[in-house]
Amino acid sequence: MEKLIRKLPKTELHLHLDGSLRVKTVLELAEDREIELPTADQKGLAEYLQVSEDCDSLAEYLEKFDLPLKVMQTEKALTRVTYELLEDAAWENVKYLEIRFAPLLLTEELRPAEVVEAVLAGVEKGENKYELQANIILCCMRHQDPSRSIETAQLAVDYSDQGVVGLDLAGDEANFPPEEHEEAFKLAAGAGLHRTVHAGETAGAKNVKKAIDYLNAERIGHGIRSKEDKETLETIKEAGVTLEICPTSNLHTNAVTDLEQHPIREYYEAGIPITVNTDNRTVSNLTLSQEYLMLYREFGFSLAEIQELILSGIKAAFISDKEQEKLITEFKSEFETIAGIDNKILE
Ligand SMILES: O=c1[nH]cnc2c1ncn2[C@H]1C[C@H](O)[C@@H](CO)O1
Ligand SMILES: [Zn+2]
Repeated sequence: MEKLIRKLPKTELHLHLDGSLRVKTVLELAEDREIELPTADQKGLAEYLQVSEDCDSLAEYLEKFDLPLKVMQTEKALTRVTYELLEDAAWENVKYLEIRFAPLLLTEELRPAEVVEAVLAGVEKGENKYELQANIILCCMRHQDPSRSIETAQLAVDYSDQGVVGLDLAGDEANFPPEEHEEAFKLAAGAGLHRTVHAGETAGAKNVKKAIDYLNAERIGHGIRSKEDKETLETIKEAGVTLEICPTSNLHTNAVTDLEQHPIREYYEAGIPITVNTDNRTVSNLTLSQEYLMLYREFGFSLAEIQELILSGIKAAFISDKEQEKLITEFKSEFETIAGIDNKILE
Protein backbone atom coordinates (compact mmCIF):
# COMPACT_ATOMS: atom_id res chain seq x y z
CA MET A 1 0.00 0.00 0.00
CA GLU A 2 2.83 2.35 0.87
CA LYS A 3 4.38 2.06 -2.59
CA LEU A 4 1.02 2.32 -4.26
CA ILE A 5 0.16 5.55 -2.46
CA ARG A 6 3.53 7.02 -3.36
CA LYS A 7 2.90 6.20 -7.01
CA LEU A 8 -0.57 7.75 -7.15
CA PRO A 9 -0.62 11.19 -8.78
CA LYS A 10 -1.37 13.73 -6.06
CA THR A 11 -2.08 17.38 -5.36
CA GLU A 12 -0.98 19.39 -2.37
CA LEU A 13 -2.61 22.74 -1.71
CA HIS A 14 -1.47 23.63 1.81
CA LEU A 15 2.29 23.59 2.03
CA HIS A 16 4.55 26.20 3.64
CA LEU A 17 7.90 26.73 1.97
CA ASP A 18 9.63 27.81 5.18
CA GLY A 19 8.40 24.72 7.03
CA SER A 20 9.61 22.33 4.35
CA LEU A 21 13.36 22.86 3.94
CA ARG A 22 15.68 19.85 3.74
CA VAL A 23 17.73 19.53 6.90
CA LYS A 24 20.97 19.17 4.93
CA THR A 25 20.15 22.35 3.02
CA VAL A 26 19.58 24.30 6.24
CA LEU A 27 22.99 23.11 7.39
CA GLU A 28 24.71 24.14 4.16
CA LEU A 29 22.96 27.49 3.85
CA ALA A 30 23.81 28.33 7.46
CA GLU A 31 27.45 27.43 6.88
CA ASP A 32 27.58 29.57 3.72
CA ARG A 33 26.35 32.63 5.55
CA GLU A 34 27.97 31.88 8.90
CA ILE A 35 24.66 31.66 10.71
CA GLU A 36 25.00 30.07 14.10
CA LEU A 37 23.29 26.69 14.42
CA PRO A 38 22.14 24.99 17.62
CA THR A 39 24.15 21.96 16.45
CA ALA A 40 26.28 21.14 13.41
CA ASP A 41 25.20 17.53 13.50
CA GLN A 42 22.59 16.70 10.86
CA LYS A 43 20.61 14.35 13.08
CA GLY A 44 20.57 16.84 15.92
CA LEU A 45 19.54 19.61 13.55
CA ALA A 46 16.69 17.48 12.19
CA GLU A 47 15.40 17.10 15.71
CA TYR A 48 15.76 20.82 16.33
CA LEU A 49 13.79 21.70 13.18
CA GLN A 50 11.03 19.26 14.00
CA VAL A 51 8.31 19.96 16.44
CA SER A 52 8.83 18.17 19.74
CA GLU A 53 6.43 15.67 21.24
CA ASP A 54 5.51 18.04 24.03
CA CYS A 55 4.70 21.09 21.87
CA ASP A 56 1.46 22.35 23.34
CA SER A 57 0.45 25.30 21.20
CA LEU A 58 0.53 26.80 17.73
CA ALA A 59 2.56 29.70 19.13
CA GLU A 60 5.29 27.27 20.22
CA TYR A 61 5.06 25.40 16.90
CA LEU A 62 5.62 28.69 15.05
CA GLU A 63 9.01 29.10 16.75
CA LYS A 64 10.19 26.30 14.48
CA PHE A 65 10.23 28.73 11.57
CA ASP A 66 12.83 31.11 13.02
CA LEU A 67 15.91 29.23 11.83
CA PRO A 68 14.61 28.31 8.35
CA LEU A 69 13.63 31.95 7.81
CA LYS A 70 17.13 33.06 8.82
CA VAL A 71 18.83 30.91 6.18
CA MET A 72 16.35 31.81 3.41
CA GLN A 73 17.16 35.51 3.15
CA THR A 74 19.03 35.45 -0.21
CA GLU A 75 17.85 34.92 -3.78
CA LYS A 76 20.11 31.91 -4.17
CA ALA A 77 18.75 30.25 -1.03
CA LEU A 78 15.12 30.94 -1.98
CA THR A 79 15.51 29.55 -5.48
CA ARG A 80 17.28 26.48 -4.09
CA VAL A 81 14.78 25.61 -1.36
CA THR A 82 11.86 26.08 -3.76
CA TYR A 83 13.47 23.90 -6.38
CA GLU A 84 14.22 21.22 -3.78
CA LEU A 85 10.63 21.28 -2.56
CA LEU A 86 9.44 20.63 -6.12
CA GLU A 87 11.97 17.81 -6.33
CA ASP A 88 10.70 16.28 -3.09
CA ALA A 89 7.12 16.59 -4.32
CA ALA A 90 7.99 15.02 -7.69
CA TRP A 91 9.61 12.07 -5.87
CA GLU A 92 6.20 11.06 -4.52
CA ASN A 93 4.34 11.97 -7.70
CA VAL A 94 2.73 15.20 -6.53
CA LYS A 95 1.69 16.59 -9.89
CA TYR A 96 0.17 19.86 -8.78
CA LEU A 97 1.10 21.92 -5.73
CA GLU A 98 0.55 25.34 -4.27
CA ILE A 99 3.45 26.63 -2.20
CA ARG A 100 2.91 29.39 0.34
CA PHE A 101 5.21 31.70 2.28
CA ALA A 102 5.21 35.20 3.75
CA PRO A 103 7.42 37.44 1.57
CA LEU A 104 7.60 40.14 4.23
CA LEU A 105 9.41 37.74 6.59
CA LEU A 106 12.19 37.39 4.05
CA THR A 107 13.30 40.97 3.55
CA GLU A 108 16.42 41.21 5.72
CA GLU A 109 18.43 41.68 2.53
CA LEU A 110 15.94 41.57 -0.32
CA ARG A 111 13.08 43.69 -1.50
CA PRO A 112 9.70 41.88 -1.37
CA ALA A 113 9.53 41.71 -5.17
CA GLU A 114 12.98 40.09 -5.27
CA VAL A 115 11.80 37.48 -2.78
CA VAL A 116 8.85 36.54 -4.97
CA GLU A 117 10.99 36.47 -8.11
CA ALA A 118 13.58 34.20 -6.47
CA VAL A 119 10.85 31.72 -5.48
CA LEU A 120 9.31 31.88 -8.95
CA ALA A 121 12.76 31.11 -10.41
CA GLY A 122 12.89 27.97 -8.25
CA VAL A 123 9.43 26.98 -9.45
CA GLU A 124 10.45 27.43 -13.07
CA LYS A 125 13.59 25.37 -12.59
CA GLY A 126 11.62 22.57 -10.93
CA GLU A 127 8.87 22.61 -13.52
CA ASN A 128 11.47 22.36 -16.31
CA LYS A 129 13.10 19.36 -14.70
CA TYR A 130 10.08 17.46 -13.39
CA GLU A 131 6.60 16.65 -14.62
CA LEU A 132 4.66 18.79 -12.20
CA GLN A 133 3.12 22.23 -11.90
CA ALA A 134 3.42 24.60 -8.96
CA ASN A 135 1.72 27.88 -8.13
CA ILE A 136 2.37 30.35 -5.34
CA ILE A 137 0.21 31.69 -2.51
CA LEU A 138 1.49 34.68 -0.52
CA CYS A 139 0.82 34.73 3.21
CA CYS A 140 -0.18 37.78 5.20
CA MET A 141 0.79 37.33 8.85
CA ARG A 142 -1.81 37.84 11.57
CA HIS A 143 0.59 39.46 14.02
CA GLN A 144 1.64 42.11 11.53
CA ASP A 145 -0.11 45.42 11.04
CA PRO A 146 -2.99 45.18 8.50
CA SER A 147 -1.10 47.66 6.29
CA ARG A 148 1.55 44.95 5.81
CA SER A 149 -1.18 42.61 4.60
CA ILE A 150 -2.25 45.19 2.05
CA GLU A 151 1.37 45.38 0.91
CA THR A 152 1.44 41.58 0.57
CA ALA A 153 -1.84 41.60 -1.35
CA GLN A 154 -0.49 44.23 -3.75
CA LEU A 155 2.61 42.11 -4.29
CA ALA A 156 0.42 39.12 -5.08
CA VAL A 157 -1.51 41.22 -7.58
CA ASP A 158 1.74 42.42 -9.19
CA TYR A 159 2.82 38.82 -9.81
CA SER A 160 -0.58 37.36 -10.56
CA ASP A 161 0.31 36.78 -14.20
CA GLN A 162 3.53 34.98 -13.27
CA GLY A 163 2.38 32.18 -11.00
CA VAL A 164 1.08 33.86 -7.84
CA VAL A 165 -2.50 32.64 -7.60
CA GLY A 166 -3.70 33.47 -4.12
CA LEU A 167 -3.51 35.20 -0.77
CA ASP A 168 -3.47 33.56 2.67
CA LEU A 169 -3.55 34.66 6.30
CA ALA A 170 -1.24 32.68 8.60
CA GLY A 171 0.27 32.90 12.07
CA ASP A 172 -0.98 32.89 15.63
CA GLU A 173 -4.75 32.49 15.33
CA ALA A 174 -5.62 32.52 19.01
CA ASN A 175 -4.29 36.04 19.54
CA PHE A 176 -5.11 37.81 16.27
CA PRO A 177 -8.58 37.79 14.63
CA PRO A 178 -8.98 37.65 10.84
CA GLU A 179 -11.31 40.58 10.18
CA GLU A 180 -8.56 43.19 10.63
CA HIS A 181 -7.11 42.04 7.33
CA GLU A 182 -10.30 42.55 5.33
CA GLU A 183 -8.94 45.29 3.12
CA ALA A 184 -6.01 43.19 1.90
CA PHE A 185 -8.35 40.39 0.91
CA LYS A 186 -10.69 42.82 -0.84
CA LEU A 187 -7.76 44.10 -2.87
CA ALA A 188 -6.79 40.54 -3.81
CA ALA A 189 -10.34 39.52 -4.74
CA GLY A 190 -10.82 42.69 -6.79
CA ALA A 191 -7.82 41.75 -8.89
CA GLY A 192 -9.10 38.20 -9.43
CA LEU A 193 -6.75 36.52 -6.96
CA HIS A 194 -7.93 33.52 -4.94
CA ARG A 195 -8.24 33.54 -1.16
CA THR A 196 -7.51 30.97 1.52
CA VAL A 197 -7.33 31.68 5.26
CA HIS A 198 -5.93 29.72 8.22
CA ALA A 199 -8.92 29.53 10.57
CA GLY A 200 -10.60 27.18 13.00
CA GLU A 201 -7.22 25.63 13.70
CA THR A 202 -6.46 26.68 17.25
CA ALA A 203 -9.30 29.15 17.71
CA GLY A 204 -13.05 28.55 17.41
CA ALA A 205 -15.44 28.03 14.52
CA LYS A 206 -16.39 31.72 14.43
CA ASN A 207 -13.04 32.50 12.84
CA VAL A 208 -13.96 30.24 9.94
CA LYS A 209 -17.23 32.08 9.46
CA LYS A 210 -15.43 35.42 9.67
CA ALA A 211 -12.83 34.27 7.13
CA ILE A 212 -15.63 33.47 4.70
CA ASP A 213 -17.82 36.49 5.48
CA TYR A 214 -15.14 39.19 5.78
CA LEU A 215 -12.18 37.84 3.82
CA ASN A 216 -14.18 36.08 1.13
CA ALA A 217 -12.18 32.89 1.63
CA GLU A 218 -12.74 30.14 -0.95
CA ARG A 219 -10.69 27.68 1.05
CA ILE A 220 -9.93 27.41 4.75
CA GLY A 221 -6.60 26.25 6.12
CA HIS A 222 -7.49 23.51 8.63
CA GLY A 223 -10.99 24.60 9.70
CA ILE A 224 -11.16 21.58 11.95
CA ARG A 225 -13.09 23.41 14.65
CA SER A 226 -15.90 24.34 12.23
CA LYS A 227 -18.03 21.53 13.63
CA GLU A 228 -18.38 23.43 16.90
CA ASP A 229 -20.88 25.77 15.26
CA LYS A 230 -23.80 24.73 13.08
CA GLU A 231 -24.07 28.11 11.39
CA THR A 232 -20.41 27.94 10.38
CA LEU A 233 -20.90 24.50 8.85
CA GLU A 234 -23.88 25.84 6.90
CA THR A 235 -21.86 28.83 5.68
CA ILE A 236 -19.09 26.47 4.51
CA LYS A 237 -21.59 24.40 2.56
CA GLU A 238 -23.45 27.38 1.10
CA ALA A 239 -20.27 29.15 0.02
CA GLY A 240 -18.83 25.93 -1.45
CA VAL A 241 -15.69 26.31 0.65
CA THR A 242 -13.07 23.54 0.79
CA LEU A 243 -11.18 22.71 3.96
CA GLU A 244 -7.44 22.13 3.60
CA ILE A 245 -6.98 19.41 6.19
CA CYS A 246 -3.53 18.67 7.66
CA PRO A 247 -4.13 15.95 10.29
CA THR A 248 -0.57 15.39 11.54
CA SER A 249 0.07 19.12 11.78
CA ASN A 250 -3.09 19.45 13.88
CA LEU A 251 -1.71 16.89 16.27
CA HIS A 252 1.60 18.74 16.42
CA THR A 253 0.07 22.15 17.14
CA ASN A 254 -2.12 20.49 19.75
CA ALA A 255 -5.22 21.58 17.79
CA VAL A 256 -6.34 18.00 18.47
CA THR A 257 -5.06 16.11 21.48
CA ASP A 258 -4.91 12.79 19.69
CA LEU A 259 -5.64 11.53 16.20
CA GLU A 260 -8.87 9.81 17.22
CA GLN A 261 -10.27 13.25 17.98
CA HIS A 262 -9.59 14.46 14.45
CA PRO A 263 -12.81 15.27 12.54
CA ILE A 264 -11.53 14.40 9.04
CA ARG A 265 -13.73 11.32 8.70
CA GLU A 266 -16.74 13.18 10.07
CA TYR A 267 -16.34 16.00 7.54
CA TYR A 268 -15.80 13.56 4.72
CA GLU A 269 -18.98 11.64 5.60
CA ALA A 270 -20.91 14.92 5.86
CA GLY A 271 -19.96 15.77 2.29
CA ILE A 272 -17.83 18.80 3.16
CA PRO A 273 -15.17 19.21 0.48
CA ILE A 274 -11.78 18.45 2.03
CA THR A 275 -8.23 18.05 0.78
CA VAL A 276 -5.27 16.37 2.47
CA ASN A 277 -2.01 18.20 3.05
CA THR A 278 1.21 18.12 5.08
CA ASP A 279 1.31 21.83 6.06
CA ASN A 280 5.03 21.68 6.93
CA ARG A 281 7.09 18.75 5.77
CA THR A 282 10.18 19.40 7.87
CA VAL A 283 8.49 20.62 11.02
CA SER A 284 6.27 17.52 11.01
CA ASN A 285 8.91 15.22 9.45
CA LEU A 286 6.28 14.11 6.97
CA THR A 287 5.55 13.34 3.32
CA LEU A 288 2.13 13.53 1.69
CA SER A 289 2.25 9.80 1.01
CA GLN A 290 2.80 9.12 4.70
CA GLU A 291 -0.20 11.29 5.49
CA TYR A 292 -2.44 9.30 3.12
CA LEU A 293 -1.05 6.05 4.48
CA MET A 294 -1.98 7.20 7.97
CA LEU A 295 -5.53 7.96 6.76
CA TYR A 296 -5.72 4.48 5.26
CA ARG A 297 -4.48 2.79 8.43
CA GLU A 298 -5.97 4.91 11.19
CA PHE A 299 -9.16 6.27 9.61
CA GLY A 300 -10.05 3.44 7.26
CA PHE A 301 -10.00 5.52 4.08
CA SER A 302 -10.11 3.06 1.19
CA LEU A 303 -8.03 3.42 -1.94
CA ALA A 304 -11.09 4.66 -3.84
CA GLU A 305 -11.73 7.25 -1.12
CA ILE A 306 -8.12 8.36 -1.20
CA GLN A 307 -8.42 8.88 -4.93
CA GLU A 308 -11.56 10.91 -4.36
CA LEU A 309 -9.69 13.09 -1.84
CA ILE A 310 -6.92 13.62 -4.37
CA LEU A 311 -9.42 14.69 -7.02
CA SER A 312 -11.01 17.02 -4.49
CA GLY A 313 -7.61 18.76 -4.39
CA ILE A 314 -7.84 19.40 -8.12
CA LYS A 315 -11.38 20.75 -7.84
CA ALA A 316 -10.28 23.21 -5.16
CA ALA A 317 -7.03 24.20 -6.88
CA PHE A 318 -6.53 27.85 -7.74
CA ILE A 319 -6.41 27.19 -11.48
CA SER A 320 -8.92 27.57 -14.31
CA ASP A 321 -11.77 25.10 -14.87
CA LYS A 322 -10.05 24.02 -18.06
CA GLU A 323 -6.80 23.24 -16.25
CA GLN A 324 -8.74 21.38 -13.58
CA GLU A 325 -10.51 19.25 -16.18
CA LYS A 326 -7.24 18.42 -17.87
CA LEU A 327 -5.67 17.32 -14.56
CA ILE A 328 -8.74 15.26 -13.62
CA THR A 329 -8.57 13.39 -16.93
CA GLU A 330 -4.84 12.74 -16.49
CA PHE A 331 -5.23 11.63 -12.88
CA LYS A 332 -8.12 9.28 -13.61
CA SER A 333 -6.19 7.63 -16.36
CA GLU A 334 -3.13 7.28 -14.10
CA PHE A 335 -5.28 5.86 -11.29
CA GLU A 336 -6.59 3.27 -13.67
CA THR A 337 -3.15 2.25 -14.80
CA ILE A 338 -1.68 2.17 -11.30
CA ALA A 339 -4.44 0.63 -9.25
CA GLY A 340 -6.67 -0.94 -11.87
CA ILE A 341 -9.57 0.79 -10.18
CA ASP A 342 -12.81 1.21 -12.06
CA ASN A 343 -13.14 4.92 -12.74
CA LYS A 344 -16.87 4.71 -12.09
CA ILE A 345 -16.06 4.64 -8.38
CA LEU A 346 -14.55 8.06 -8.82
CA GLU A 347 -17.46 9.74 -10.56
O1 LIG B 1 -0.32 25.65 10.76
C1 LIG B 1 -0.03 26.85 10.71
N1 LIG B 1 -0.88 27.77 11.23
C2 LIG B 1 -0.62 29.09 11.19
N2 LIG B 1 0.49 29.61 10.68
C3 LIG B 1 1.39 28.74 10.16
C4 LIG B 1 1.17 27.36 10.15
N3 LIG B 1 2.24 26.78 9.57
C5 LIG B 1 3.08 27.76 9.23
N4 LIG B 1 2.58 28.95 9.60
C6 LIG B 1 3.19 30.27 9.44
C7 LIG B 1 4.68 30.26 9.80
C8 LIG B 1 5.36 30.65 8.53
O2 LIG B 1 6.49 31.48 8.75
C9 LIG B 1 4.27 31.39 7.78
C10 LIG B 1 4.44 31.50 6.28
O3 LIG B 1 4.73 30.31 5.68
O4 LIG B 1 3.10 30.68 8.10
ZN1 LIG C 1 -0.51 26.20 7.38
